[in-house]
This record gives sequence, C-alpha cells and structure tokens, in this order.
Amino acid sequence: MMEQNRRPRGASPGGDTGIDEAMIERLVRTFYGKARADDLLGPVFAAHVADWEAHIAQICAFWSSVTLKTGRYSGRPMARHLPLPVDARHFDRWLALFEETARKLCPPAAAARFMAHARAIAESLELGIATHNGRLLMRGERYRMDAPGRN
Ligand code: HEM
Repeated sequence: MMEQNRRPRGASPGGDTGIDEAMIERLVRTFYGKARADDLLGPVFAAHVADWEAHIAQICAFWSSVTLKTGRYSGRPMARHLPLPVDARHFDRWLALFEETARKLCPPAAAARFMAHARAIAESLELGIATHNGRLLMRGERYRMDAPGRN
C-alpha cells in the first residue's frame, strides 16, 4: 500500500509502523525473559549483566534511538560485545528469539522494522567479534569459535 510509505510532515519517525516507547519496552522485557531462560544465551547474560533494570533501560533507550530517532541512547555497543564468548550460533539464537517475540507482540510493519535493524546490527557485531578474535571473515562467512582460523 503506497500511501503507508508517505508520512505527514511532523509525524513521529515510528508513526507508520505504530512503534512507540510502550511497544519497545514490552518487546525488550519479553525478549530478555526468553533470552535469560535460554540454554545458549542465558549463561552469557548471567555472567555479564548484574543490574537487569539498568540493562533493560539501556536497551529500551537503544531501540528508541534506532527506531524513533529520539537520541535517547549514547553508548558503545560494539566495544561491549567484543569480549563476549559468542559466535554465529549465539547470534542466530538471539535473532530467532527476537523475531519470535517481535512477531507476537508487534504489528507486521513494526516487527519488520525491528528485524531489519536487528539483523544488520547482529551481522556487524558478529563481524567485529570475529576480527577481535583474529578471524577475518569472507563476505557471507559466519564466525565459529571452534573452527580453526584460516587467516
Ligand atoms: C549473541 C547475541 C548477543 C549477546 C549474547 C549479547 C549480550 C550482551 C551483554 C552481556 C551486554 C552487556 C555488556 C556489558 O554491559 O558489559 C550487552 C549489551 C548490549 N547489547 Fe547485546 N548481545 C547480543 C546481541 C545484541 C544485538 C544483536 C544487539 C542489537 C540489535 C544488541 C544490543 C546491545 C546494546 C545496545 C547493549 C548496551 C551496550 C552499552 O553498554 O551501551 N546485542 N549485550
């Protein structure tokens, strides 16, 4: 539907998708409930996040900046993830849980917007983590911690 792509002047950046702060918080809280209970992701979060309310507030600010352009987040996501013991498996699980949650809680256009950002950011984090661990990935190649590096 073409008219959905046109936004009236002054409308909020998330306007045509229905994304707002309340939707972001529901998505983030539900996602972290699943991620913390997950056998692969749970232990990583447990080892690195001490104050969950502070973390959730930061992640909400992050998604608010990304989808609503509010500028509420100023942080360094890449630097935070570089030391984490994660690879393609973790990112695939993260994206699967995030997508399952977004599709359940958000209208389709909003879920699509969240997923487009999440996939792009996950890819760049995975690339950064691989490089940080001495692996230069070829285009489309995934990072596996247990695979011997060829470079
Ligand atoms: C393998 C999947 C992932 C794991 C296990 C993971 C884990 C973590 C952990 C443990 C922290 C806290 C780090 C610290 O405070 O020292 C963190 C922070 C954060 N994560 Fe992730 N993450 C993953 C993927 C992602 C993705 C795909 C995004 C974005 C789409 C994301 C966005 C963030 C942001 C914005 C922060 C806050 C960084 C800051 O302190 O400013 N993460 N993550």
